[in-house]
Amino acid sequence: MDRTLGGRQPTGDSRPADGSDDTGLASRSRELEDVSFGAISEADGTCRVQWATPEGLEVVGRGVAARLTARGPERFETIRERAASVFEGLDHTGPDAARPRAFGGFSFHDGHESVAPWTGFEAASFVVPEVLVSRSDEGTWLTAVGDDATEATRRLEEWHDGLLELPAMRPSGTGPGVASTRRTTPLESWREQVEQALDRIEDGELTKVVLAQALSVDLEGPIDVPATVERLRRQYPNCYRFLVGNATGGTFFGAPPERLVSKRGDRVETEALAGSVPRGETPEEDDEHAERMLDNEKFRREHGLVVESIRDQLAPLASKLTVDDRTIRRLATIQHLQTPIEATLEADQHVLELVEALHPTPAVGGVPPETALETIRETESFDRGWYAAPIGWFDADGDGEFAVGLRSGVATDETVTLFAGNGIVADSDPDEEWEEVQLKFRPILDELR
Ligand SMILES: C=C(O[C@@H]1C=C(C(=O)O)C=C[C@H]1O)C(=O)O
Repeated sequence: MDRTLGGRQPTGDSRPADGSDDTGLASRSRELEDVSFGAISEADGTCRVQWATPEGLEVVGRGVAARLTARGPERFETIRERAASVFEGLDHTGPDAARPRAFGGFSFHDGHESVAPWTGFEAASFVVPEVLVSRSDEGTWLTAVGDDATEATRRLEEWHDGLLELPAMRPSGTGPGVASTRRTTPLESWREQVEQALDRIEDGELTKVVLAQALSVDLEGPIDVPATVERLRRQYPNCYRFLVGNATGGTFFGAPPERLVSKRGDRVETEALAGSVPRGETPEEDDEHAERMLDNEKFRREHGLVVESIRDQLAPLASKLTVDDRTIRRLATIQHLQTPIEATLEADQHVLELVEALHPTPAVGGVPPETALETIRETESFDRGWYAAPIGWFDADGDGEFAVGLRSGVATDETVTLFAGNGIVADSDPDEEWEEVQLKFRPILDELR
């Protein structure tokens, strides 16, 4: 099933501003016996990315064959234009599953600055790794990317030999231990923030806003992020898992339950995920919590706003749009309301155009969007960075998949900063919202202990 990926034609002059010529990548693939993704991610070398979906695709990437960065509100479009030039004329020999992809993400806000803990994270940054290992129902494949076929082939053989040296299994170990934690938003401040948001809601300026908190965790030892991500897989098998390392040693990672969008050809899948209650101690208690959410007017409204907004964004682009029934999404530590949404695109679109149209959904921003974003910027005393923003990949054809960067943290050696938030609507109770936010710290926090 060999195929050659044809790159899209760039729209206008899309050469990188630095004048470099990134065109003409070549990639070569070969099938592998199973390997340890953790060991590849751990192995010495530059820049690593890891991506796994609930459906079973897992990819780990090392090195940089091409890097794309951008800033500001135009960052989605800029990345798309630069990608067109990077992927133009791509010569790929290998199965579809092993094709080169660009991995990375965007900042939540347009005006992102790369300051601590987000040092090294640009407002938009993607890499096409030099080496990719992908595991899917098409098998496990090694792909090497280079400036031409000779380089790709040489790199493929080098890495193939190198992989044989790595351990086939790597223990995922235990957490590094938590020495201390610091909150950006103690309970008293949180109550004030939520009350202020409720005032705006009562004034009619705002219908919903998602407010978040950060929790900075000092560890007892250095964190092994690939091992942490591996442990997250066991607790949250039906979530995404990602890890994006930057050049200065920082790593953003997490296990988000929420798909922002996936696009293959003209098929688009997304979802509304909003509304949170705890898991119960018994199956009965679990159901009671879930039913409270299904029956409650506040939860219905809060969730409905997300469905409506996604529908409004996609409808003009779609020849068909299906909003499925609302269901309960049960995770190890929390339950959510979920509505799957599918669309068939009317015309060809790049997945980044869909990302731009959808981000931020009111599951992480609010309604109306501009007032909600302004409220978030004015209220939150920390930098969202890449938290709650699109994280994922796209390929030469403009297909790809993005999760919402939730249940996540940014790690630098012995500190991890975690982020979690919750939707505030009329009738929200600050103390209940506080409890729900604490549940959302748990996926990562539990793995650090
Ligand atoms: C904001 C977060 O989660 C989002 C907000 C939710 C809510 O308000 O109930 C539920 C799921 C996510 O869409 C987070 O995990 O930090």
